[in-house]
Amino acid sequence: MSTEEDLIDYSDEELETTKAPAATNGAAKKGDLTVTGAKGDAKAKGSYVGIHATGFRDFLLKGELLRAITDCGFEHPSEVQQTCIPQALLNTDILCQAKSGLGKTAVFVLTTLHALEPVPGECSILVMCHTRELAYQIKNEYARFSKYLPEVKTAVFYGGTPMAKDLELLKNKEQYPNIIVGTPGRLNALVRDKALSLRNIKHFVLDECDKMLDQIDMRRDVQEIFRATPTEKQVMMFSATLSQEIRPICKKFMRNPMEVYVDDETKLTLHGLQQYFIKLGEGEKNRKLNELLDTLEFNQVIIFVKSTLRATELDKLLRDCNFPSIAVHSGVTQEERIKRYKEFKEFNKRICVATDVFGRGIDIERINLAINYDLPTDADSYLHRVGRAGRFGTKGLSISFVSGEQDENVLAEIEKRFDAKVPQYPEGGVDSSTYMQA
Ligand SMILES: Nc1ncnc2c1ncn2[C@@H]1O[C@H](COP(=O)(O)OP(=O)(O)OP(=O)(O)O)[C@@H](O)[C@H]1O
Repeated sequence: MSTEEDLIDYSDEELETTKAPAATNGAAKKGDLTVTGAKGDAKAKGSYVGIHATGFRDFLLKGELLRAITDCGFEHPSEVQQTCIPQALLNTDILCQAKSGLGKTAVFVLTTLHALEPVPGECSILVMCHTRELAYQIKNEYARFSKYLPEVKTAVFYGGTPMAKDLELLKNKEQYPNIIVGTPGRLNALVRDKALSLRNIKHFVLDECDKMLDQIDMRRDVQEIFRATPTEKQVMMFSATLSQEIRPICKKFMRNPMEVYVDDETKLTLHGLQQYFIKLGEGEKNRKLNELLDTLEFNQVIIFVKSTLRATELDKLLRDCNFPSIAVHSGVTQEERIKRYKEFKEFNKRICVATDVFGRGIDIERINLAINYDLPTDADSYLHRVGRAGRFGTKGLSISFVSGEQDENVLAEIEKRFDAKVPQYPEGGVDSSTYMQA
């Protein structure tokens, strides 16, 4: 058996897999989303298709959660929330694809908090994602929504920090988390060391699941962690991108899941986001970037580069030119990375140069400009990156530098995949009112 097969081959007792119903066969359309499966199949389908929730109240969530939702300024559930929250509350497994920035996080945060009956010293919710900053961000989302549930304890565990701190926290029964968010490497180390017991887990969530299961190392950790959890539990997975190849792998972890896909890939592009490219030579990038930052209006900008070295150098160059820039990549210490993430999130810095560590999931409300200084090597990464601008239906602008044949091929792939035209950036620039919120 190949290593690949070995990694995804669970015994039947452990996992009951289901075949994906064809999108046209028994699938229900809900706006941009195609929904199939779920417990009780046809009946369940009818029930969620028939739900026309207009407010969070219709989900009959705990009063404490509704108060927090109001405090967060959420008025209406987004399409993905309307589709998934009722089923998630029924404890159904969920495999969900929905566009960037439309509120997938709140689906699992709200529904797991609703189900949680915290027992001191027991962890029943486990959420994993692929980067440390995203884990930190999700932990803060739990904090935001559980503010009126003071007995709920949440912790975040990820690598690059002293493990002794995690061990100390886990030894303390008073502080023991009911909810754990983390990255798979550190979590697996804690489980292997028997510092963390997952035998009370009732909800198992993977955010950016395609990324997590695509990389063999990470998938191995996820699987080991999964094996340490009880068979009876709810499994939920989310991403803006779920290729046909990754879907069956995700479903190996699930039992009769409700599947929600954006099957028409053209619908993955964000309506409020204007996308352009600029063709130029490698040596012209710095001058062009300077010019754009000088002339364009923006609230916050994220600039993606392909390596830590390039991030460090570009950040230095921008700061030498007096731009309020910050760099986030794996070449800085973890403590410093989180500090910089906070500085950017809290609007103390307006320009962030980042590698793909910030390419997915990171939610910074004021980013309305995303620049690909280096174009990514695939269309999925592009989609996630530009999705950092124009969150939750707001307006945004993305500009991608295209330098050389490889970039041209990637751009062609992006246009084909999403059936979208990414035009050349206009000579005279773009009217700021078209990408800035009024
Ligand atoms: N119903 C809502 N009303 C208003 N704002 C919302 C609502 N749901 C989510 N948001 C906000 O929208 C933003 C994007 O949400 P979130 O980060 O969950 O998106 P996502 O679908 O996970 O995106 P990505 O695929 O990029 O990770 C967040 O700032 C969140 O607080």
